[in-house]
Amino acid sequence: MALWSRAGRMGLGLGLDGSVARLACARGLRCSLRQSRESQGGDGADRPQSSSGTPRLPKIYTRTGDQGFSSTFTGERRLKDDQVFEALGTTDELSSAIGFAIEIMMEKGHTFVDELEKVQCRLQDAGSAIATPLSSAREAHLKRTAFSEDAIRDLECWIDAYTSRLPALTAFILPSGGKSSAALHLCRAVCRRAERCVVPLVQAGQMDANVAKFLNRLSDYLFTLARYTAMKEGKEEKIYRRPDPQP
Ligand SMILES: Nc1ncnc2c1ncn2[C@@H]1O[C@H](COP(=O)(O)OP(=O)(O)OP(=O)(O)O)[C@@H](O)[C@H]1O
Repeated sequence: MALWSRAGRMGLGLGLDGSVARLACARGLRCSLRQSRESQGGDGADRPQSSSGTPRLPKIYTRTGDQGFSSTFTGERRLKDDQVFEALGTTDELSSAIGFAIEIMMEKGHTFVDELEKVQCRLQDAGSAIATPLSSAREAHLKRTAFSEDAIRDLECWIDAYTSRLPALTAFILPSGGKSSAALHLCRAVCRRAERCVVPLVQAGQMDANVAKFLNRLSDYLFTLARYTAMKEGKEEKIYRRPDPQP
């Protein structure tokens, strides 16, 4: 049960009531998630308590990860360089990059940041699935961390809508097109790395293939949105040019 709380502290989408917690949640929220879980009678192995029995203010750290091991949602202790944590960390990085892009885009008043916030929530769900290796998952774990195909369908719908408003692509474009667009290209590149981390887990039968499909579609969405954002802002997208032939 400690694992579940630990996944919560990491900000995975494993809220006590199954609700989504923010991936890049504030430390305070991480604490409150933990406090809330503890108050519901979870494993108290890492629960701080004073000698008088009065609960102390919860802390973000337990020091249990200091030896380089951490926990999956299913209760396994694994080295932190395990593929599961690599994938988990990369989806976290992706959500953080998207959060940064959102902040830049909000300065420009873009309305489609709502979609990006939904994507961040789905990445939280992806993190929950990643933290739940199928080999050690019980039915209850699977029920809680199933990754919905709806998230993939949403992305496809958004991609099609933006594509229909964009001029056809006739050349390779470089990550460019203003700050918002460039930030989205950076997110796209992180997304592709997250996909590379997740694919081996899917191939090994350790996780739901929908997460890999979601990341694959998400990089297309981020690419399309980057182009659309550049167009909306009237910023030029730089195109790839071959080097001039040597004389
Ligand atoms: N370096 C990491 N990269 C990606 N995921 C991690 C990493 N370390 C831990 N996790 C995941 O995030 C969850 C919460 O992280 P947390 O930092 O609390 O773990 P810890 O390092 O094991 O513990 P502590 O920080 O209390 O010593 C863990 O249960 C694990 O699933």
